[in-house]
Amino acid sequence: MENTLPFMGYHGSAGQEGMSQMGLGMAIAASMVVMTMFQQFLLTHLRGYVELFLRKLFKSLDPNVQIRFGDDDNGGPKNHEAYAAVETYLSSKCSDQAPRLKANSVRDIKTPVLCIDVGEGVDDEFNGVTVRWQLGEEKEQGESYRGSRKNRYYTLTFRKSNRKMVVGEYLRHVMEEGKAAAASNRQLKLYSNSSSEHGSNWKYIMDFDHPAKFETLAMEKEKKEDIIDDLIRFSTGREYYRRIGKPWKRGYLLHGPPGTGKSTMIAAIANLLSYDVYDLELSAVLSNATLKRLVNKIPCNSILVIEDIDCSSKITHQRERNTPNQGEEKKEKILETVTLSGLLNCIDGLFSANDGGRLMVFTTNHVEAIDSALLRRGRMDKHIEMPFCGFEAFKVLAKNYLGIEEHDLFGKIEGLLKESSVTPADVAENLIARRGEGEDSGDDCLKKLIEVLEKSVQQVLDKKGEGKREEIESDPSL
Ligand SMILES: Nc1ncnc2c1ncn2[C@@H]1O[C@H](COP(=O)(O)OP(=O)(O)OP(=O)(O)O)[C@@H](O)[C@H]1O
Ligand SMILES: [Mg+2]
Repeated sequence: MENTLPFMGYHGSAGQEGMSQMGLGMAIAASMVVMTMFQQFLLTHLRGYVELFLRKLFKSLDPNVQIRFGDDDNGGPKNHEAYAAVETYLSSKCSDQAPRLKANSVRDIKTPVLCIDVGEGVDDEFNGVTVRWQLGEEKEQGESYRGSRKNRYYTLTFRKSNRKMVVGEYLRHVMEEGKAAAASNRQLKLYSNSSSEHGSNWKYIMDFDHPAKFETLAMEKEKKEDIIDDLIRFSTGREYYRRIGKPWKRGYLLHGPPGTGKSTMIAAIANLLSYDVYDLELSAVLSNATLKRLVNKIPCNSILVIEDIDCSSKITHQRERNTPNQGEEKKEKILETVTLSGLLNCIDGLFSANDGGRLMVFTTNHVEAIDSALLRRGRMDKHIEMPFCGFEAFKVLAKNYLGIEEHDLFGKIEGLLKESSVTPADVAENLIARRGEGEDSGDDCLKKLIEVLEKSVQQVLDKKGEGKREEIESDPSL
């Protein structure tokens, strides 16, 4: 023990010095650790603050504002809608500015959408303000089962001083123009219920590529302009219909003899508004309930067409059903009807949503045979008479078919058209020149037409004469 103590004592004094040195070392080491931690802290936390501060400082000095339009899935379909509208809007701008362009094929769009390449930009001017659009690309965060994906985005850059105008008016203009351009470039489709079982479902029939246009439709100029005006006001009337609290729908009735252009006008309307056509075959529908379901399935921005409404508004279907009766199979006849009231209900309760316009077009050869309940405004808002061919309509056809705007025979034709009852279809048929050997000239076609008109005038006179004779014969006082 004794030995141990001096030994320990000896070692004790030398150990004290060593201990103090050790303490110093430890203190230095600890301070170094603290310093390193502090440095780390500064680097990680403070650097963040410094960076943020600097970014804010630069931002406040930066005279520009940027808005990003991404095509990422996370933003949902609305995000994609805005991105697509921007892309279509820029398609026309970039074709004459960008050195490199990409052509994107988009589903249901007839011609490819041109867009700038990643990293490229395009300038646009609106109300005297210049803005710049740039296309960027970034890797999507995280890996999915499809591997890493790249998301594209457009960045809109503009001066801070123009913020109000750009965020308000300009972006509205971009969205509207982009959507309108996409709509007018859309491949139209024709649907019908006629080929589905019991007419109960809409079926895609074909792409709707009818060439009819209002410019080539034979009709008085003023009347045509009034119809176009009405259609445009309807199709752009979202706010108006919302304001007056009415569903965004409009009914047209086209009436007139066969061959006066009713079906042709429906095609011209579809092309003008870029609406799909839903051709409802009423005679194929077995019940009012089915009719209602069909009508309610029609999407916005489409036309519901019911042709020959006079023939199809009172239809009775008979079908046989097997019903077990005391062990025997007994045939029972069931009468199902699509009634006028069913149709009226459909029209009235129809299209309550305001997400887009729906147009209904009815046609008939016998307007006098249609129930007045169906004719009233609100159901059929605009009645358009498609008459026999007048001189103005003839001039449109002569220009379309023969490329003739003036001719010596026009005067004679004008007089004959006043007295005859020929349809634009009859006139068109006579203006189609025979091709090949012995090809018809414009003169030949007009002469051929004059013969047809003279015959028609004679028929009209004969009919009038017959009428008069019948009148005289049936009048006992004469
Ligand atoms: N107003 C018109 N303008 C231009 N072409 C017309 C006009 N009317 C008729 N036609 C020509 O006549 C053809 C028949 O016309 P359309 O099928 O549109 O007549 P419709 O009134 O629908 O007849 P229906 O009552 O028999 O159904 C068309 O393909 C078109 O070439
Ligand atoms: Mg027709």
